[in-house]
Amino acid sequence: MGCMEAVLLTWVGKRDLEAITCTDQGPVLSTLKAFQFSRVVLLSSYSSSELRKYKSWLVERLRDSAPSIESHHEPLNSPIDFTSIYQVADRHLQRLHSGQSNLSILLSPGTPAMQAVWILLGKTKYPVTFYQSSREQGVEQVEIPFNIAAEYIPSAVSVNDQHLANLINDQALVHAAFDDIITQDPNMLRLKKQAQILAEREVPVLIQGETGTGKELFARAIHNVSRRANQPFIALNCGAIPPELIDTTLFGHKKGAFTGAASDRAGVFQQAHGGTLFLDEFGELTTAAQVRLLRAIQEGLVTPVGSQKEESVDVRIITATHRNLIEDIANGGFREDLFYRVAVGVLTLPPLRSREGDLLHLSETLLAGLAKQDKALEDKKLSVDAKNLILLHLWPGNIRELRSTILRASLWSSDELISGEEMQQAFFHRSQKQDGLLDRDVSQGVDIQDIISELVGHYVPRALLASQGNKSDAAKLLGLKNYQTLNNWIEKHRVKIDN
Ligand SMILES: Nc1ncnc2c1ncn2[C@@H]1O[C@H](COP(=O)(O)OP(=O)(O)OP(=O)(O)O)[C@@H](O)[C@H]1O
Repeated sequence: MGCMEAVLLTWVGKRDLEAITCTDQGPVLSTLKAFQFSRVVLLSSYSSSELRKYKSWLVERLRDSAPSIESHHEPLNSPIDFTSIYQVADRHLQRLHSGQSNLSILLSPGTPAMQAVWILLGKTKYPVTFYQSSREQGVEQVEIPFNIAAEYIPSAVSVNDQHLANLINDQALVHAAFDDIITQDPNMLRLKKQAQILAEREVPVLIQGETGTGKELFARAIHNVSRRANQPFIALNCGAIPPELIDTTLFGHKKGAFTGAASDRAGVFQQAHGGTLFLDEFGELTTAAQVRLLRAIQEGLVTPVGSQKEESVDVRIITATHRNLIEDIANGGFREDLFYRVAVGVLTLPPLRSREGDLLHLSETLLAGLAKQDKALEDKKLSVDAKNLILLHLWPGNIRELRSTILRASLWSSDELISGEEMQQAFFHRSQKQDGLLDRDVSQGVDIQDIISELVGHYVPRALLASQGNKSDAAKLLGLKNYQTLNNWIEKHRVKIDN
């Protein structure tokens, strides 16, 4: 049986070299202590002698458990030059990538440009496992909630992009356009960086996430960082257009094209010309609209209703959806070709309830923001009880719901400190019936008997339908002893049966 070789590939960073003379052991040594690899490949743009010194220090530190270590001095035009980093990284990955090895990359050492290139290559041409190491979190394997289609690699690492290289350096990690997106969650921080990389690359971006998770906020920030920042940003909610108005909304119309068309009107494609078109609730488009949209995106040509002439448009498309489009594709509700056209860069925004540390941080920032707008709210603070309630709530409406709840609570609170009771009153009390049986918010109180009755009311009529009304057969289908047991259930849970 062939044994897979575990290979770790990494740049050597400043913190690694400094580890020789200080107590912090640096990302490379920490990773080699935490995980077992049989072979380690070190890349470095520092001088050969520094690299040699580092390698012997590493071997000495690891002693008997040292894997085989090879090091390569790779001079770069600059540590933030995308093209030369890409070439070096690609060459090594190609060489090391084989059926015989399990390839891993340590992301932490090196510049953000180096990390970006690892992600581009490791998510496309060469499937690898990513690791990262930080003083706070230690060493861990990372899942990157981000995908980029391989066909975009050449343009994504195109030469001469000095602007991007300047932007992505240690000082200006994330552009100020992303400052409005308040977060401390490591996943979200990573998404902000990735969004910035995508922004610069001009690739189409699909943003997925529940309602109120900040999809539009991301779309605007991406536009504001892009080369199109001074051109229009046009947002369209695809779910809100009546089907008969799709064409004129997207592509415009000519005067007299139909009753009521009193003058020429530009569609969103023409309005966004030179800039960005943000298509929100993208998954709601009808199949017919999807076909026309695909053509416009593919060819950059649109024909206004009532016109014979095609017009050429230059727009960058950013789409957003709360749906799982891959599932929609599987059941025929969404066109696969259109999906792959727009889902080049994919950002999946996590719901608020799974963002680490964000609930209280955001609550306080939002409260401070309200105070700035309204003097009456100036010194409001959250009591411990109010904070605990915030932490318990599931926030199905995410940041939008949090913001309005905080606003209501602060308006209602009689003194500086917002009490638990005032917080409780500010929550939306939604009918929980719409939520899935397993998704209800226990902190709002649930009736477990009702839930059981709902379940029984769901399956019993179906079983009767399947058994053509024969109660003994239906009981069998439901795993019940006999028709009497079934009758008892029907009575107890007041199951409605159509006769
Ligand atoms: N991380 C954040 N920091 C501060 N404000 C945020 C953040 N995320 C979202 N918001 C605010 O929450 C509200 C909802 O955000 P946004 O409209 O971007 O969400 P969305 O995902 O596009 O929602 P929908 O799917 O319902 O259209 C906005 O007022 C936005 O400014």
